[in-house]
Amino acid sequence: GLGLTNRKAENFGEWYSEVVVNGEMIEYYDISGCYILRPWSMAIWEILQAFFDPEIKKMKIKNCYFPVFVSSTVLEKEKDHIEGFAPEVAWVTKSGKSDLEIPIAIRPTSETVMYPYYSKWIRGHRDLPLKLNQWCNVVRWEFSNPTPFIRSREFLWQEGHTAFATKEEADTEVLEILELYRRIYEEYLAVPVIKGKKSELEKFAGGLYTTSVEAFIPNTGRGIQGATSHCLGQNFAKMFEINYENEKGERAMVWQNSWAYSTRTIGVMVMVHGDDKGLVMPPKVSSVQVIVIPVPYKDADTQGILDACSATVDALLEVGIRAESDSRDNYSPGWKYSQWEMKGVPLRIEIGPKDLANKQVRAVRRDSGAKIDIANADLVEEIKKLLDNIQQNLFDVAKQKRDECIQVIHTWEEFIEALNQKKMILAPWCDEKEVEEDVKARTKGETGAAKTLCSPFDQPELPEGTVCFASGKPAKRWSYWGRSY
Ligand SMILES: O=C1CCCN[C@@H]1CCCn1cnc2cc(F)c(F)cc2c1=O
Ligand SMILES: [Mg+2]
Repeated sequence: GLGLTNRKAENFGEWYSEVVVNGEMIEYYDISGCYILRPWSMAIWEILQAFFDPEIKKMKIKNCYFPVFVSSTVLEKEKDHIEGFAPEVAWVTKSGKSDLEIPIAIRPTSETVMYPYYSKWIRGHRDLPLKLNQWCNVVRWEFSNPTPFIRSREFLWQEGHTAFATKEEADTEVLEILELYRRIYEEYLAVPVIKGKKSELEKFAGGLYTTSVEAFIPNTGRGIQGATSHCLGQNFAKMFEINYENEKGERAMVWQNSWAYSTRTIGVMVMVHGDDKGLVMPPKVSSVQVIVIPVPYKDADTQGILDACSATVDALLEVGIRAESDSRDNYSPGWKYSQWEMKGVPLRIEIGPKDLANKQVRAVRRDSGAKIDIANADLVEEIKKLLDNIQQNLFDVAKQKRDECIQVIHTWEEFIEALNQKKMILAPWCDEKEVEEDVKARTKGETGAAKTLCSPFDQPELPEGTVCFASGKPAKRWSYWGRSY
């Protein structure tokens, strides 16, 4: 029968796997760590892309497409760049029965694919800024527990790769892109995130600095990196000789950024909003926003009810609301209610004989379960308001829950206590790499070590004399800490 066998609060991992499958987002695949994205989740990816792509086009960023294959000579051009990542690289070693001369890697990210051509294309200052993006898949043969959307061996993302004449231009773009990522989470997925800077230990080692939007999953007490925007400095320009003749005729290296969000966004949304009846879809990203269900009663005017359903759908489609009717005659209304609740459709409209007679419909909210009778004359306006209200309510509830998980601490004892209470910890920190390494070592356990999530741009007051919770040295900044995905 329908319904979940796992409860979100009891066994989160199993609940999550069940919800993404029963909600028809994911089908498990016969290769571990790989998943089928079914239309219900692919539609979310397309809606996010339909927001993000025009926004980067406004920033004069152009889409392109580079090959998925990277020769080993190119990939391993810079030992230190990928040494830590080598185990994750997937290789093509044969074609048919014969071995390939040179093994070919499948891109885990595209710096080494793209930058030799940046070096070729960027000659003079008029070639700058060069701003490209690609929508593609990447492969990383991860070994830690694979999780649909959150950690898979292949995923979809966009990767932006830009090159500028000055650091100022690069710094500005890093934050413009980060704001788009915040909007993806907060305005579309209704998930609150924190903007901040990654620590030296957690940043992209090949870059100069990393910024990110950090989400938090209250049920597991784990932070999760939502998206990332790096300033690469001139590190890759040096590695790949991406330089140009500047306006003074001197040889100068470019300043670069790279930034990405991926299908991980969908998993975060499911984890934050889902409940024990299944998915809960924010209206803005739901491919069906309103499902209209006929509730025939014995010999009552069934055709009249079906006509009212299609009229209701048409009126909503007319104003751009994504509505469908479920007039299948082989399922009961009750069965349909639970199916569409499992898929998380934000609003259900029921039309029975009484509704028909009263020229009204009954709307039921997925987020609160509230039932609202709406006169046909007010249908479009009321449904628009309800959808906006559901979108806002999902964000407000998620933000309130996330804020309840935030714990400000000052001492090691308080830190450990908060960690055990699955909190997102805000602590004064000396910002020394060795100290972060020490905290990781001291908190290692079966549920994973604590690490910095980010140092928020929005810094609370740091009174003179405040000391680091872990080292006792003078604190330099506030940082969020926690276990993470
Ligand atoms: O995170 C981004 C934004 C989009 C472009 N790339 C950057 C940095 C990616 C960091 N990274 C992340 N994972 C990797 C996995 C690998 F197998 C590998 F060879 C390299 C990498 C790797 O460089
Ligand atoms: Mg990784």
